[in-house]
Amino acid sequence: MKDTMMKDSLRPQGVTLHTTLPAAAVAPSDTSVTLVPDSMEDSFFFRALEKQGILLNAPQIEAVRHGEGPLLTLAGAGCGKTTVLTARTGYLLSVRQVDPKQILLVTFTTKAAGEMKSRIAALPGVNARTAKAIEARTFHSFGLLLLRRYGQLTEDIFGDTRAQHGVIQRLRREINSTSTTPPETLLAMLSAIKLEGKTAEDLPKDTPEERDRCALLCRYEEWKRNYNRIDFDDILLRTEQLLENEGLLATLQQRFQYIMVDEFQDTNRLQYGMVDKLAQQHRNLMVVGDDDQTIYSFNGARQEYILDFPKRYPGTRIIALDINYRSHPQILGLGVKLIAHNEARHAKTLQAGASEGQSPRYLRPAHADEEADWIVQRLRQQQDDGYALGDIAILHRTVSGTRAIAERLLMEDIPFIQYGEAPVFYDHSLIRPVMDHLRLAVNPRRMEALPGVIGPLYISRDVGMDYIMSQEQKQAKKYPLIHLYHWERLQTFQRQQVKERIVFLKKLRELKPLYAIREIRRVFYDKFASADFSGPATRHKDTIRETLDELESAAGKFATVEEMVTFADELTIKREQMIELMKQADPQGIHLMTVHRAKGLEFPCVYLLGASEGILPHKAALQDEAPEDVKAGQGVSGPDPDGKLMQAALEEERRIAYVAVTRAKHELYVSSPAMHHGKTVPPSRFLVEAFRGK
Ligand SMILES: Nc1ncnc2c1ncn2[C@@H]1O[C@H](COP(=O)(O)OP(=O)(O)OP(=O)(O)O)[C@@H](O)[C@H]1O
Repeated sequence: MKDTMMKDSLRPQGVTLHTTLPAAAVAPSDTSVTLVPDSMEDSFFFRALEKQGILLNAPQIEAVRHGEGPLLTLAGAGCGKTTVLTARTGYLLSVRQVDPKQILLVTFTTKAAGEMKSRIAALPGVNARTAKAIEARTFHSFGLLLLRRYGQLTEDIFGDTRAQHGVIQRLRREINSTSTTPPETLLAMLSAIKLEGKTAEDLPKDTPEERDRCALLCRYEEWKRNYNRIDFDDILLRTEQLLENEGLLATLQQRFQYIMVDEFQDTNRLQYGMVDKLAQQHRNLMVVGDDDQTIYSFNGARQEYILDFPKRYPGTRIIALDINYRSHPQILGLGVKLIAHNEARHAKTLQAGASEGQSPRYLRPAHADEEADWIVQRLRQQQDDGYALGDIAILHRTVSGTRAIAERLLMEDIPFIQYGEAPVFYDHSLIRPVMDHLRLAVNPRRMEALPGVIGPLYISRDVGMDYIMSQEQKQAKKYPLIHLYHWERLQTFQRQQVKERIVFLKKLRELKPLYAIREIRRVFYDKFASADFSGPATRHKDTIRETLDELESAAGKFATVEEMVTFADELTIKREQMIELMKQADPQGIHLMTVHRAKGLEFPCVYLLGASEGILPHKAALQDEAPEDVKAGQGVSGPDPDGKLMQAALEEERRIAYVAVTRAKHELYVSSPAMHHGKTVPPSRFLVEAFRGK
């Protein structure tokens, strides 16, 4: 591997050399060891925790000891919210002798709910059976549990976004809808109105376009009913209705005497409503959260719920946790200074529990490929130094941001675990149809690539493939696609398209890959995905465009289409081999994930990729006008009033950056590529601002 000359530095580009490095103050170190003497009745619990290395500080102890009544635990990143929540559960069980069946713990992801359970099981005085008796669930899974146990749930869950979009498009044709609103905007509108407690029929109907949208979404809701499907919003709505049964509600209130909610800053109206109802009588509701970590507002999360909790629950005890035990003062300092630039937040002064450590390092690679080269080189050194790969996370803002790094990791045989999307960029669902065109251009008989070309012809993939394969049995063709031309089921225009497609595939082969991709985008890809599209933006369109732009960036390094296809195929094989190897030998892998997925997690070493303007903050937050689906999700139509949505979008991006840097314990590398999709981009404003102070 070539030795990259790029050097990391102590300040991002644009910050002068004499600027002081951000660093948080180091906290005093009073802990349960001195705060809870042996003479106290509950000291046995704290002694046992201490043996496990959990030395709680004064406000943490206060929260753990909290008995009855509402409690709001507000805390900064890494200040022990989850630790306190699990320790309080342990305290209720072993000191207050509460029946585990009376405890309900709610959080946002299945992973977090599982982790909470295992952390509780490891606490003093808690055995596996007790831990199992506690309900620790996500809101949706708790809703489903209630619906299955006390309601009538016969439907299947319909949660796949692509499938939802497909149904919307089909229904649009079916009812001859003239609405041009993209599916993602329609679904965001539907979700927003349902979260308000209304239905599709309540959507505005003042203009022909609005009436059309309303008709389409009502038809969509009807389709779900007819096909026995419910989506995630429906689960919460149905639970809300179920809880209107006063007898049942009283039973559940009696059953769940202690309710605790983690990541409370991310609750939406229905989720909040669920726990609020259950806690109405006893008011034993403990919520923990950090308003600086609200990064799911597109799902209806509202910071106001955490900010206004004491108004809803008068007499709320408020405990602030302000000592961060996760990160070194230098890493925490960056997070603290960065987030201070947000307006909509509770001001906090976080201190570091850990002593001095290494300052974050900043990189300014020319582009994502150089960024990946540098990181891989550094990873090699870390491996030599005995670093476990499982202790390292590579975080990125968007899914397309992993293309270069995943490629390098695969080429260098460095094991990694990728969360969410297809492991190889070229196999990504949005990219696949383009790659399949290239594959067929190189080898027209690549049968597995044919479906990717059939879909955009408006022919059912499965039926089309069955037809081609049956005809191939009779007579194999150099271009198997040609069979469709002779298929009597197709209309004349479709047959014509088949012919044109074959001519097109032949032409592609002769082009440089970059131009071949541009041609595919120009000619075939949905018009909103092309680079020059200028209609209303939505996040979904942005993602498609961004992903295809990334493919163009990747294509620049290949001389021929064949070379690019061979490389992509090689990566797929390598990834399969790596997954197989990891299954057999169980070697630890680096965690490669979006910042959203890293929420609530921590790693000794974090690499944050793409900390440049347009990536983080994402360019969707830098436009003059908020994307259509974001507006719809916030229940806003027409122009963004006073640019408030854009301001809110930018603050959410800053929170994403804050969540990213505060995942790191000991080492943090922040990289700001200078070029992104052919444009020069400065380092993220969030970094530069952090050095300026506020
Ligand atoms: N009193 C303490 N003494 C030592 N370590 C602690 C203490 N409290 C928490 N920790 C450790 O600090 C780290 C962060 O704690 P935890 O994950 O509970 O924080 P959090 O507030 O939920 O974080 P975030 O919201 O950023 O995900 C963990 O490694 C935890 O074990």
